[in-house]
Amino acid sequence: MEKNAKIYVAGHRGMVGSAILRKLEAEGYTNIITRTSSKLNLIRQADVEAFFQEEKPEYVIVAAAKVGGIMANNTYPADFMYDNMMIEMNVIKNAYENQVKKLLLLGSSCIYPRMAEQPIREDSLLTGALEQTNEAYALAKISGLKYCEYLNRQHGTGYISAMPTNLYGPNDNYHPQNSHVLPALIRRFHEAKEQRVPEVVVWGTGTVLREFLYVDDLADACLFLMEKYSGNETVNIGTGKDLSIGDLASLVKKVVGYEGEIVYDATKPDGTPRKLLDVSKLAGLGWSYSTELEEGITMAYQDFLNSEYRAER
Ligand SMILES: NC(=O)C1=CN([C@@H]2O[C@H](COP(=O)(O)OP(=O)(O)OC[C@H]3O[C@@H](n4cnc5c(N)ncnc54)[C@H](OP(=O)(O)O)[C@@H]3O)[C@@H](O)[C@H]2O)C=CC1
Ligand SMILES: C[C@H]1O[C@H](OP(=O)(O)OP(=O)(O)OC[C@H]2O[C@@H](n3cnc4c(=O)[nH]c(N)nc43)[C@H](O)[C@@H]2O)[C@@H](O)[C@@H](O)C1=O
Repeated sequence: MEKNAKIYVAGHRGMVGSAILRKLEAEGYTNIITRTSSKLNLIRQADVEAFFQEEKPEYVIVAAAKVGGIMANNTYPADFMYDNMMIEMNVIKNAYENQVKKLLLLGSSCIYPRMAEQPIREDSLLTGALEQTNEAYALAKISGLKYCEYLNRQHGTGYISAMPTNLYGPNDNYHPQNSHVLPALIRRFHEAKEQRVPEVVVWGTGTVLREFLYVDDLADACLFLMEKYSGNETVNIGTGKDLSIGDLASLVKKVVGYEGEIVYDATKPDGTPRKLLDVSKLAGLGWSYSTELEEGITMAYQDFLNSEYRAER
């Protein structure tokens, strides 16, 4: 991408989109276009058509999506499927119709089968049943990545997709129920410390395993892929390391400086037992992460303290 190329970052106010924007600006890109959802609701087909015809971006990064943690995905599956399917189809279709040179669609590691062999390789896609708590979201994301692949096949476009592991960092969503585990625990441990609460509840059994990537590393990987990758198969983005939710809770407790007890609420869903990405494809292209988990959580906690609660968005 030339430094003055017109780049549309969809979802630029979100955690991922804002990190991509920071990275593009830091790298000297000067012609970035953005729209908030209130200005341009990407679910509305006619509005998306008009936007692309007017702006004619050359490159598109799709970080707009309806996003949430295990509880939000499990509670609002119809919304997760509809919003994400519509956003993806509208943006990708109009990118093609308006000769966008390259597009990157962000998906998620939850697209892979629940019981995929670990670490999860890209070619395990569609080889088994999905995790029930996020099936709707996963089906929408799979449709988006397949649509990119079909456009490439049918029309010779160069549209790619990336599947990040669980992300965290500045500008995260700290909603107590709808967020992901890391921001939820940062907030819960912080509030328990402030209010001198003796126990903090962690959902599920604490035994399931997850992998976490700091969002600025993800943004770096996205730009790397825009420059270096073309191909139909998706690309995993992660660290290649995971830990149990119990160990994660202990780490957040330490960073926040909470001194009480951790208790588990096994009535809450655990979700998939393990979701460790095989990142050898991306490593083979020459990229690896740089932020270790404790360092990343420390920076994320600082962001939380600076921003106070960005509760519901
Ligand atoms: N967070 C995570 O752990 C992970 C995220 N990802 C992927 O990264 C991408 C971004 O996630 P993340 O940044 O965390 O999510 P956020 O919820 O932080 O941001 C999503 C952004 O999407 C925009 N958006 C939502 N609905 C619409 C709409 N109808 N029209 C226009 N814009 C809309 C919002 O814009 P506005 O602010 O203007 O309303 C919002 O800023 C997603 O595709 C997600 O699947 C992948 C793996 C893990
Ligand atoms: C990124 C990814 O995010 C979701 O999948 P998930 O990996 O299950 O993400 P999660 O962060 O919500 O939970 C991880 C684990 O942590 C446990 N857990 C403990 N205590 C809290 C807690 O307080 N909040 C949350 N959310 N989880 C908690 C929780 O029970 C689970 O075992 C998908 O919807 C999926 O669509 C997706 O893409």
